[in-house]
Amino acid sequence: MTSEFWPSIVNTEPSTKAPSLMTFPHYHVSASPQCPSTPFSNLPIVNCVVRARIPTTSGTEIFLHLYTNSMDSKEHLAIVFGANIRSRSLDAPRSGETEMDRMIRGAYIGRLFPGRISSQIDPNSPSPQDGNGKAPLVRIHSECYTGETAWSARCDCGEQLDEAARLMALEGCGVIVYLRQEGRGIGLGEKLKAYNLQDLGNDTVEANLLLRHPADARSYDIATSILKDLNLSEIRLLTNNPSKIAAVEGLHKEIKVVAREAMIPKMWKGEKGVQGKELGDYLKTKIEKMGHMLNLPS
Ligand SMILES: Nc1nc2c(ncn2[C@@H]2O[C@H](COP(=O)(O)OP(=O)(O)OP(=O)(O)O)[C@@H](O)[C@H]2O)c(=O)[nH]1
Repeated sequence: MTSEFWPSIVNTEPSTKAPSLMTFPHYHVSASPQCPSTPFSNLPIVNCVVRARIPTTSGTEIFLHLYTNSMDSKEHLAIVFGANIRSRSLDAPRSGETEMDRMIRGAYIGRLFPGRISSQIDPNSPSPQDGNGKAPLVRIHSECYTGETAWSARCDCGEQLDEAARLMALEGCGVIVYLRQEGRGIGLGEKLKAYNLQDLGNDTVEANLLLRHPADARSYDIATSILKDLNLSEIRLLTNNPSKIAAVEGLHKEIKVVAREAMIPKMWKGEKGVQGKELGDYLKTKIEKMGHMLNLPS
């Protein structure tokens, strides 16, 4: 993720002075049974197993939440901007755990600092920022090794991830749900075969179908459950994909998309961004065959 242009929202230094880990007192917290996060629907149950603060290269701090779930064995993620968005499954007390256990798995309030002994009280923490009154920005992002790590200009996935992060950093609030469904759910190996079929003259949809995969094999149930776990019921969704909006809202409208924010490719806005013939073909197919809510530049 390139992020030189994200604004810096949080930049506070932790205080120091610590008893050593060896002498750390283990306070026990009371345990209560953990509620399934989705009691009225068939959505998967998700569990945030660990959360950690990540200072980023832009200066913005994010909180990375790692989830397990009842549907698959992948480690899906929520990248959280802002201190007000908290995971219910992470914060729920666990049987027999100590205050140290809670801090190690990230279930603390405020900031960690050497010598901190309670997950609950942190008088040195800055108070959480007030929201801006709007529903939080959310991006549901599907993994794209080629676009995010291997500098591919066949798609704009890396650019979209950066742009979502930039907007959320600006607002000081937001969530990128990062789903491990590479290649629209067909996996990296199959996506690479699809690229070869594209070089042989097929578009992205045809290439998937020739490989006997659906045009789009993704599901957003886990994203819906993660957003519920993060206590979000109304969101502004960053997407051009109509199926994504319907899917993330869930069968019982567990999440309400109160606004859609378009993701316009940077080069179409006259900015420096990913470009090339392959990207042009990829976007054209999204618009013409997958109903994406974007207008091709004239
Ligand atoms: N099968 C296949 N997958 C691709 C191709 N290009 C990109 N992808 C995958 O498409 C996914 C990215 O889709 P998203 O960024 O969620 O975009 P979207 O659903 O098209 O809609 P937006 O929210 O509008 O961006 C990632 O999993 C990529 O790996 C391709 O040519 N073939």
